Amino acid sequence: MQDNKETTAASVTDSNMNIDAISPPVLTEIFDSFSEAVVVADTSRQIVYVNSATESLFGYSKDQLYGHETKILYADEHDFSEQGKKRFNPTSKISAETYRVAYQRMDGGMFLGLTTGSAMHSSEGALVGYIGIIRPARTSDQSLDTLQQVHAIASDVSLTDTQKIDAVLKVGLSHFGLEVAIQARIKGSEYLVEHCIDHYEQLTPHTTFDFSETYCAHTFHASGPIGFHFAGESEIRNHPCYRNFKLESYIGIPLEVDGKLYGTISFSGYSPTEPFCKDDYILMALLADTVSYIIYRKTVEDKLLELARTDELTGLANRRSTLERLREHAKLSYRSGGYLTVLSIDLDFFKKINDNWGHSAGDAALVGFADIAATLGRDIDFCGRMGGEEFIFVLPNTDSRGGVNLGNRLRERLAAAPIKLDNNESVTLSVSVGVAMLEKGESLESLLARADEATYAAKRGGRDRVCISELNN
Ligand SMILES: Nc1nc2c(ncn2[C@@H]2O[C@H](COP(=O)(O)OP(=O)(O)OP(=O)(O)O)[C@@H](O)[C@H]2O)c(=O)[nH]1
Repeated sequence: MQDNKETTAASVTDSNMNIDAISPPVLTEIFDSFSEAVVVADTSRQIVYVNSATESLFGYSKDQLYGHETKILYADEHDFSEQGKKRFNPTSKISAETYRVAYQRMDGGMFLGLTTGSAMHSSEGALVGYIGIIRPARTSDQSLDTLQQVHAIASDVSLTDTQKIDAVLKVGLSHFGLEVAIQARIKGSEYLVEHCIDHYEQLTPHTTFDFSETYCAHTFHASGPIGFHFAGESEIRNHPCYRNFKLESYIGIPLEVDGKLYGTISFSGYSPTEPFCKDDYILMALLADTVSYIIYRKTVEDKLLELARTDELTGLANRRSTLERLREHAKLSYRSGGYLTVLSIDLDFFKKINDNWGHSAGDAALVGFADIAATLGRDIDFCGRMGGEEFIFVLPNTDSRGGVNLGNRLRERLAAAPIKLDNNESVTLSVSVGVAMLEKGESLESLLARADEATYAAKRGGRDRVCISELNN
């Protein structure tokens, strides 16, 4: 995180500088990375320095401003002369003060600016010039505009959920004129950054923090938005969040998804800002509602997708998803030349279970088989149900010998652990297994057909056994 920057005009006055010492190169070094516009004028109020943020905010280039009176920036000449009487004159005793005034951009557009302005004095106390630090102030019009933007984002069907959340954070960030926006998930003591925008590009999604040391520790259990416009002068100045991150301005709100506390969204900056007002808190509530809804919808979609991929009875991957995953592994294998082995598994005499004890006993046997199969193999291996009492095991980076081993381990486990049926009977399952390893240039259809043929061979050979398929057999 960024070190705290002293942005008050008073700190400039304190540093005993005179107007010669604050030549544009020196000022550029100090102020060019500021996100606020910084304007320095000499004693006759002629501009001698502006930073890059001034160029972006007002639309003028530095050269177009240097040598002009600061009047060029004001929307109303009257304000220019009033400010001259109040603070930008040799007799003014005001050191640094924050006020709102209307400014005008080069293209004629006007905006309300929150300005911290003061006179600058040499170490001998002589007036050497004036400095103004300007950021756009928030207005009701702006809140309305922000709301319209959020609405447009939420209803834009071309955006993914991630793009929508990022866009909402961006809009909020620019509304508050701050530097860091975060949508976080909070689980126990972990604060996980799910989405973020950082003006300084230091923070990235997936970063975690100790929740108790974040600003959101004040927000997560709050009943609504919480704001600190000048943290260093607030009750949180001794909290680890302020010590660790030195963010002066912060506004955050808890996120509830499907009626449960989920995390927070927050906007923060390294400089103090104008006090947050009722409009800001209302806007935060609407931003939170929008983001919560996006997360909720994504969660539901993810669940539906999971359901569409899962076999309802056994909880294993269903046929479609098994084939999809197998196809992915085959692509990797084609590319890397790594092994890929498939086991085609068929339960033996399964019809008898249905015939003897009914369909629900058959179902219980299938579930019992799946529970055993799911515990076999490495993390990367997986078992899917292809239909009925047919399953396949996919073993990436494994040759056919490894496949035979797994098939025999499965047989041993089934033999050693009779499956309890729901009628208090138990049944010992056996399986016929066909093993086939993907050969160079072989299609998936051919691989699966060979595995099936090997299974039939196992059936023909007396069941409860593993047969291996060789391509040229
Ligand atoms: N309970 C239950 N039975 C199923 C399900 N899907 C398929 N079956 C039954 O599984 C049985 C498969 O029978 P067969 O193809 O003759 O195979 P088998 O009895 O295992 O005999 P072999 O494969 O030759 O050892 C049929 O009775 C199907 O109705 C299911 O989801 N639940």
